[in-house]
Amino acid sequence: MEAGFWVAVAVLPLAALLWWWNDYWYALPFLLRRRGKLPPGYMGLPFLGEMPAFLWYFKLLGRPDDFINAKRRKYGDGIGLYRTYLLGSPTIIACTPSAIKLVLQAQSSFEMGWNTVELVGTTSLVAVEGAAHTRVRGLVLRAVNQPDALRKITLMVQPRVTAALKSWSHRGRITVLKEAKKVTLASIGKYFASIETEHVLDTLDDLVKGIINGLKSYPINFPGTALHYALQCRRKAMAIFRQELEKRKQREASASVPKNDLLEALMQMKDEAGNRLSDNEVLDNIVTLIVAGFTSTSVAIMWALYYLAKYPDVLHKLREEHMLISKKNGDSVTYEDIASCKYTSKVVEEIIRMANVSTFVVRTATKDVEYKGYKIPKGWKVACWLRYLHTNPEYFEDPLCFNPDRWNEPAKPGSYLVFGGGARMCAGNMYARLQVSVLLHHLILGYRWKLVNPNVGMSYLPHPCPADEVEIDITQI
Ligand code: HEM
Repeated sequence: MEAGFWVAVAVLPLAALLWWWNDYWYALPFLLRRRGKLPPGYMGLPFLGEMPAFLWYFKLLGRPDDFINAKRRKYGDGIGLYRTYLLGSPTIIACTPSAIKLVLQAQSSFEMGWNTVELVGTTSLVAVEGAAHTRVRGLVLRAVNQPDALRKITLMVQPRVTAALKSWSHRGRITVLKEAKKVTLASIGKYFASIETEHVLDTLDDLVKGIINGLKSYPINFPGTALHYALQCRRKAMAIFRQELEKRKQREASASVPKNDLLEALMQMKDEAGNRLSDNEVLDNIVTLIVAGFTSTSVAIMWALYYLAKYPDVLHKLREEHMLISKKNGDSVTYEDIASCKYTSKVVEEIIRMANVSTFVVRTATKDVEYKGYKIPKGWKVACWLRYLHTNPEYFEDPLCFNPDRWNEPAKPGSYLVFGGGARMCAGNMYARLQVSVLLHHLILGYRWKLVNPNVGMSYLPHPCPADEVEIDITQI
């Protein structure tokens, strides 16, 4: 008994020290130096911070929204900021439209602050800041996200989409996420660099997976870590596109016909001062666009098949709309056809809202920032919790219900940020919407499908996904 007492006396303070380690280490010095009041919260264990709680809610319980709801219950709604420690850094979580707006729009106070900038490419648009970002972003948007590019993309992706759908129905039973990744990569490979060879696409698939894992990993770089492997993957992906780029230069020298793809477009484009992108800028941005666009679009396609199988009335209305444009054009659709489908655009928006591909986006504070009496300290990360907006009944009525008609009215200001916001809003948002819509057009007119496991559970990491990755039986109509 006495021994037990003394063990408790020794262990309890140690446990308390560990339990609040990050608060003592990061929050206490901030308060002692009278730099201001920190948002409420708990920063967790040394090194791990609140990662165990995050995994508890996202992975074990399968109730991702309770990660934030638990904070709301404990600390109140307050100003929508909570302090924590995630992914190896002291972090402020921002979860109301006004707090998120502050972070995404005040570029001089918040920057990307990548832990390992080589992994996203030092000259890519996601890595550069200020005027350099505006310049590269302008060129990239022209090349992938504006009507001229979208017209070209619509035509280029269709043969890949129709071939993929045919092969799905030949096999009868498929896993949609796996197949959506293949068709998305085939479309990206073709439009980005005229790559059609299957083994090159398979290699790219593996390399992109490696890079994405590295982006989500702890920032520790030595052999055996995810980050180390990811950096190798990035170098290999760059090498594939460098080879293509060199071929283009030789072709340019021999004045033969240029290819009509993104690589060529980025090589030729000039900024306002008349300057072209350097070779490295072209390559960094191509790889970045693939990493940013590949999984996100594939996941959206997967959810499209899932929700349309679950909501036959929506599918019926969609079919009626697409039969009208199909009668006009036969097999192929144009960008203008797709843009004219008003109901489709609501369905696609609702699919992307429900998909919640990006739980949060991250910035780093470049100075101490005051917000409603609280401080966001310089050097801390800020996680803008986008998912919280899209699953919150305050902003979306019955938020977990799939209801394309909610888009008869626009979303409340600042509450719909699936593509982020401010100067770094997704540079491929129209591309993604288009890719999903084109696939839907050919799918709903030519095929019927049903879910093999309609009541399967959900997993939420690395992104929300039915546990069977949407297994379907599909046949041609
Ligand atoms: C449903 C599909 C997609 C979703 C949900 C999505 C989501 C997002 C979000 C939330 C951001 C903001 C990141 C931040 O603020 O840190 C972003 C940025 C970005 N996205 Fe997407 N994205 C999608 C598809 C695509 C596609 C298809 C491409 C390329 C073809 C793309 C390229 C980019 C790029 C380059 C940025 C960085 C922009 C910048 O820093 O200026 N995305 N995306």
